[in-house]
This record gives sequence, structure tokens and C-alpha cells, in this order.
Amino acid sequence: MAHSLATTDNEFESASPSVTFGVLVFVLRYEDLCAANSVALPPLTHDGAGFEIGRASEVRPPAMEGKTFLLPDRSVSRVHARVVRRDGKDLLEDAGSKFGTFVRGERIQGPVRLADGDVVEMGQSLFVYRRVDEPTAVRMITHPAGFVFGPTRTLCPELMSLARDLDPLSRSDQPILVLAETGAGKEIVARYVHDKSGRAGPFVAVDCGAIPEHLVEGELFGHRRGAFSGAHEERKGRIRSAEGGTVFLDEIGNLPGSAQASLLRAIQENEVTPVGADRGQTVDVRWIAATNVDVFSERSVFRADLRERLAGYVAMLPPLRKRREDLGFLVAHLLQRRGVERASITKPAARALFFGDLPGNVREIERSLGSASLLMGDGPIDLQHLSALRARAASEKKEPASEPPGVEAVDEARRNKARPPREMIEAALFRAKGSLVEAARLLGVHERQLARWMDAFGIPRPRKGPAGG
Ligand SMILES: Nc1ncnc2c1ncn2[C@@H]1O[C@H](COP(=O)(O)OP(=O)(O)OP(=O)(O)O)[C@@H](O)[C@H]1O
Repeated sequence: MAHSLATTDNEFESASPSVTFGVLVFVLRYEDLCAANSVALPPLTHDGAGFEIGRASEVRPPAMEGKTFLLPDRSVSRVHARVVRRDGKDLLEDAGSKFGTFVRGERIQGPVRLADGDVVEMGQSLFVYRRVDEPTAVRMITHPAGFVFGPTRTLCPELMSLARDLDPLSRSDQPILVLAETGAGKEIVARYVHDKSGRAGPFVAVDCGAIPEHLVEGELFGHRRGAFSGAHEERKGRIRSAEGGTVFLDEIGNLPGSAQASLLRAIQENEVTPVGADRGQTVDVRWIAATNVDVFSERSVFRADLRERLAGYVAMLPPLRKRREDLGFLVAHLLQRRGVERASITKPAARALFFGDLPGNVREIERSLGSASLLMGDGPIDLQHLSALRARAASEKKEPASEPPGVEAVDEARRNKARPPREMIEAALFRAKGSLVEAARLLGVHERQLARWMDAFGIPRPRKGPAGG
């Protein structure tokens, strides 16, 4: 049966790769940010599949009971909302709740079709909806509390499959190239691989972008005594310091060209030649590199041969805005790391912190929570405690809703920064049934601004008149 999810690998082979299922993930409760009890609800696999969400009568971890997901949330109604799959689409409907059901910050009226990445709020509880393929849906059924990933867990479909790939790869000596935006957790991936590798030597991280160009080779490969004026002592260099372990070359995209050539030789021969030496020295290290620069672009100045050497496996780490389902685990971990055992957040602050574009990824959340946890006292984290977000919001407000033509080119960079993610624009258009004016209202911008964003993403303009939906 197409809809009865198999639990052994062989049985999914017949499944069509185009079939996608919907999974609603309970992420966190604003009243208890340290709980780290995110959980995937049963995937919606066939027409008619569905469940209700309602209030648990006693304090207990959120969990399915029969056909109802029970939340220990006083602001959730006894039967709050329903989710059901119809014609392959997953529809969310409020069940007459007292305080309403919200999708991307808007209270819903009537059934709403959920789109990948949608954030859903009921009472003080945050959910994220994801579309997944059948193997991932099976993984979420068998691991509803996600996979362990570094210091936290993950319920992100892409990270769950990355973790599954990295397990066997870690034990090999295959080089790994991690691609991700800044602050997304590239070093977490590198350490995850090192910890699983069983290698007895150390993990040595090198920030290739932070070393002045003329010092790079000495820093990486070491130098002989007297190799240059001031070289009073022999130096091992970072690569030989990682003997028996892992070298993590962070920001590899910023490595100067001359050092790229020497590094290529080192990786090919497993040999490094210290500055001033005439013979190489053998090394036994595992290579992991990371970059937020697109080293695969045709315009990249990064050496293709070095890239191919490093890319034994390419680990693509999604930005945080594409894996908000992990916010519960991350927030709890980041707070606990600062010694915070109980914390709550007001709804406006939660929306400001969790719903935005998150250009600084996990580091942005880490910084915001870091200062908020010092300022919140005994109360909840509120907007006033999120100074960086307030500053960003203030600078975005200064941007006029509609500028005269000609200003566009000058302000391109600034506008791109404020641009919401593509999924948010598509979700707004969907909810506005294709009406540009209504979608712009939902996003809080002028119609012309929305049109520019749509053009930038290549989203086609809707035809006149409301689209079906
Ligand atoms: N999955 C995760 N679990 C727990 N903490 C995380 C996770 N991902 C990132 N972090 C935390 O977020 C911060 C940024 O992560 P990290 O330094 O690995 O990012 P990065 O992508 O290497 O950043 P950069 O591009 O600036 O080098 C760190 O404090 C890290 O501990």
C-alpha cells in the first residue's frame, strides 16, 4: 500500500520518489524554553490521515494519545485544531479554539494549506511543518525525538540524512567539505565527524581567513629554525600538530592562491614541507574543510583541483531559516550552556527571534539569547531584551515602503538583506490566494516592494483575479 509506511529499507524501493508526506513538528513552548522536548507528530501519508491538537489535562511531555496530540499548554483549547490530508495537501483548521491558530503570524480563518517550512502557533506552542520523502517520514516515525547531532538533536530532514551519511564516512579517511552560511554550525559538523572517527589524535581547527597571507604557509606547515629572520625556533605548524587526528580548515575559500597549491600537495602526498625545509614530512591526518563561499561557482577563484581533493563528500548544512524545527533543541542547548535552567519568552519576542530571516544563523540566536538571559531577570524574555533585533528592525523601518525608480540600484544590497525567505513570500501569496495587494499586506510591505522581491526570486506574477487554492 502506498500509504502504509514500511519500516524496512527494502519495502520503500517501490515508492515513487515524487511522493511527499507532511510532518508537523512540535518545536517548543514559549513558557518553557529549556525543555528540549521537540517531537515529530505522525506523518500525514494518505488522504484522510489526520489528527487533532488539544490541551493535556495534566502536566506531561507533549505526545500523541490516540488521534490527539496533547499539549500541556493552558492557552491551548481542549480541542484546538485539526490537520488532515486531502488530495495530497495538508490542511490545518482551527477547531473553534479560544485564542486561535496562527500560520506565519496570521490568525487563520477556515482551512489553510500548509507549505514546507510554515511556522504554526497554537497558544504558547510553536510548530513547524515540513514536506518530506518516504524514507525521511519513516525515519521520523522511528525516531520522533530526532537524531543526536553534535551537542544537540535534530529533527531537520536534511540534517537527519546528513547524520546518517556521516556515520560510515566518519570512520573512513575520506576528506569532507562542509558548505554552509556563516554561523550555521560548520565546526559542529567537523567535530561530529572527528568524534565518530575513532582517531586518537587531536582536532585542530584553522581559520584560513584569519591568517595574514604572508604567514599562512608557516602557520599551516610550520618552519625550520632560521628559515627566515625571526624564526629562532623550529615550529611544527597546525597540520603536524593534528598528527593522528583531524585538521579542520575553516573558511578554506579565503585561503590565498600560493597556499592552495602547497595544501594540494600536502593532501595528495600526505606530506607537508615546513618553510625552509628541503624535504617533506609524512603526516597522518583527516582533512575536513568548510566554507561559506561558493567554491563550485564558475567564477570562483578557488583551485578546482584542490576543491575536488577536499570534496570526497560534500556536506551541505541548511541555514537555520530552513530548519526552524530544530529551534527547540538549539534554544534549550544554548540557554543551558549559559547555566540557564528555566526561561520563557513573550509571543512578540518569540516571533521577532524565531520568524525572521536569521542571517546570522545559530550564532545569531546564541548572541540574542546570551544577552537576553542576562537581562530578563525573573521574567520572560521580551522584545526589550533583544537589542540586536530591535536595531535591525529599526533600520528596516527607515526604508521607505516605495522608493522612486533609480534608488533601487543604489539600495539593492540593503533591500536584499531585509528580504524575507522565498518560502515566506510564497506562503503569503498562497494565503492571499494570489492577490499581490493582500500578500503585501500580510508581509507588511508595499505591493511594489513585494513585486521586486518576487522578481529577485523569479516567482511568477499571479494572473489577474484570485487564484484557486
Ligand atoms: N547543531 C548545533 N548544536 C548546538 N550548537 C550549535 C549547533 N550549530 C551551531 N551551534 C553553535 O552556534 C555557534 C556557531 O557555530 P559554528 O562556529 O560551528 O558555525 P560556523 O558555521 O562554523 O560559523 P563561521 O562561518 O563563522 O565559522 C557555535 O557556538 C556553536 O556551538
